[in-house]
Amino acid sequence: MAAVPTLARRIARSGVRPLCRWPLAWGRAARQPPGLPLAPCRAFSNNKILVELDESSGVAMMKFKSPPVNSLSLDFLTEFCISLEKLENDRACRGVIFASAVPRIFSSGLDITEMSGKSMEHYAEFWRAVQEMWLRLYGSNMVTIAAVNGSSPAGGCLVALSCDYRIMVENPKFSIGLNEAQLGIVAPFWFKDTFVNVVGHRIAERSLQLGSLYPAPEALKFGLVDELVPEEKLQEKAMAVMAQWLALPDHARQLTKSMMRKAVLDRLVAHREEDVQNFVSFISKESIQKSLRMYMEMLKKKKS
Ligand SMILES: CC/C=C\C/C=C\CCCC/C=C/C(=O)SCCNC(=O)CCNC(=O)[C@H](O)C(C)(C)COP(=O)(O)OP(=O)(O)OC[C@H]1O[C@@H](n2cnc3c(N)ncnc32)[C@H](O)[C@@H]1OP(=O)(O)O
Repeated sequence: MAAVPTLARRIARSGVRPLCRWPLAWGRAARQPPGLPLAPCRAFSNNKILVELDESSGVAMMKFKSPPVNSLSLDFLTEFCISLEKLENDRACRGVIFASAVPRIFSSGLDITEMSGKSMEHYAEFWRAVQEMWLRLYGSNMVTIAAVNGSSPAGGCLVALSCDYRIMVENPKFSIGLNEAQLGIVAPFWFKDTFVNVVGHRIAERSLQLGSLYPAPEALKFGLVDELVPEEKLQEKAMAVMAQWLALPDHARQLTKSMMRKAVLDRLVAHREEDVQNFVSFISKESIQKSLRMYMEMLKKKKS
């Protein structure tokens, strides 16, 4: 199988549409003192992601808007990488807050339909996109905060784990965790490494083997999320935490972050193609395909 970096081509082909210069997402207008002109703000969107950068604070809001469940499809991952790269290269941006525009769901994780009934070439392209998303997010120089306003299983949890800080809505109906084992699949070593770096080895080992999903209050108890807030306070809290992190000099914070994460990032970079081949051979096994089909059927049945 050829090791073609097709995500790079997809990124080049894909357009990022500029929005208006004075967007209203996240209630900027409401925060602005009356009589003053709005602080400079830039926004852009694509089909699945909305971004608003407030130039005065250096903080961007990235909202996932891929209903019904913000699953991480190939298109979503491509658009995510494009948006993150734009912000990373923008000197006006120092921090990003990630949240969902879909009620009750932060992200349902990797799109299972991308891993089921497709060709080996497709699995390889999809997995490179998943790797790319994680390398960019975990390795970001910006301060990254996950404002987890809904359930966040598996790949959705990975997105949150890859950020510098996690704030979750206190609703016990919202759950988070790496539940891959419940689907009959296995979280790869770099999901595991990211998880271990947040919660420690013992909790990660038990949670991964059991494929545990934790209601928000449980997740707080062992540090899977850093704090809980009522839904209406989430934005305010995320902004306050961001301000705290941005009060430090960028170079000191960035070098420290890189020191803490480098070994884990380097491990995937060094074994990237091998990891793609492992994924493709694992996911294309008939027994694994059968597990995924059964899981999708179970999701559908749960509705009826
Ligand atoms: C040796 C190892 C080597 C290499 C590695 C090998 C393997 C690789 C491992 C890959 C790692 C995988 C990571 C993942 O992220 S897998 C995805 C895990 N996700 C889940 O388990 C979540 C499943 N979804 C849910 O639990 C619920 O949908 C959710 C999110 C709680 C929302 O519930 P609700 O609001 O009731 O909505 P519905 O369940 O009715 O869902 C609506 C609609 O969306 C479809 N859907 C849900 N989740 C996904 C998904 N992840 N991918 C694709 N589609 C999804 C669902 O089926 C419904 O569809 P419908 O057509 O019926 O409307």
